[in-house]
Amino acid sequence: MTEHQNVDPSEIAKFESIAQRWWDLDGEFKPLHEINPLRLDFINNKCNGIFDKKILDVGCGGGILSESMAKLGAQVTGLDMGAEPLNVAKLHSLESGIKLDYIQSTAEEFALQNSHTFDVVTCMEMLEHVPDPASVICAVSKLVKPGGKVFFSTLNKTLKSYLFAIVAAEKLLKLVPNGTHDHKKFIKPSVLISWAEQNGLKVKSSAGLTYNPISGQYSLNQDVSVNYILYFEKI
Ligand SMILES: C[S@@+](CC[C@H](N)C(=O)[O-])C[C@H]1O[C@@H](n2cnc3c(N)ncnc32)[C@H](O)[C@@H]1O
Repeated sequence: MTEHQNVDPSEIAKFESIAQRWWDLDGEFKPLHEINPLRLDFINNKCNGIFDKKILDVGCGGGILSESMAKLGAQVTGLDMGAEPLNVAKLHSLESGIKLDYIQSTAEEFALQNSHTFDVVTCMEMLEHVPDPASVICAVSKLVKPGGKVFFSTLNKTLKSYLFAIVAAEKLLKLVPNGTHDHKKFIKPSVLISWAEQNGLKVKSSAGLTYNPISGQYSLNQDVSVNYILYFEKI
């Protein structure tokens, strides 16, 4: 890893250390498994179906979203900087018999050779783990074709997101490991939109992903105060 890369080695190490449990439905990645059908539906609807679309999944981890998109017939490439999450993703796709490619790279490096290549780029729950999220957004904008679609999801910087995503999810309910998130790295939708628009991405719609601690269920709605998805089109 060279110094100028937009990578936080301690973040990569955090995901490497628990990668073996990526597909354990009751493990540390349970929230990602539970939100996956909701975000997959959102992406599929906004794209009028993803069958045969060329999709890049930036920060794909163990492949929960990547594999589910490939299952719907998309031609998916997953990118991550963690070797272990990628090994787990590759093994899981072999077990499932689903064909997709996994590559160890940053979005910035990959954009040097693959500009305007993808119909759709997804980047979910990753921006809050990099030193310079605006640089990832700039690279994503280079990777998508003109007229193509881009989806980012991350955590909003609000008092409620501190209480839900850190105090409740990490400390009280232990839904994710302690230290998974740093509130300073959460991003307001207005800030993400302004970075995206500076890079030729026009915002089309948003959705909130909320957790109900009583029912233990996630839902997709208009409440973007904790976790949200933004959908853009490349001008
Ligand atoms: C919370 S996981 C999200 C996984 C997946 N996107 C999902 O939502 O199911 C964040 C992932 O981002 C990866 N990551 C962190 N920094 C990265 C970087 N600079 N380039 C590529 N991947 C990165 C980590 O290795 C980890 O797998």
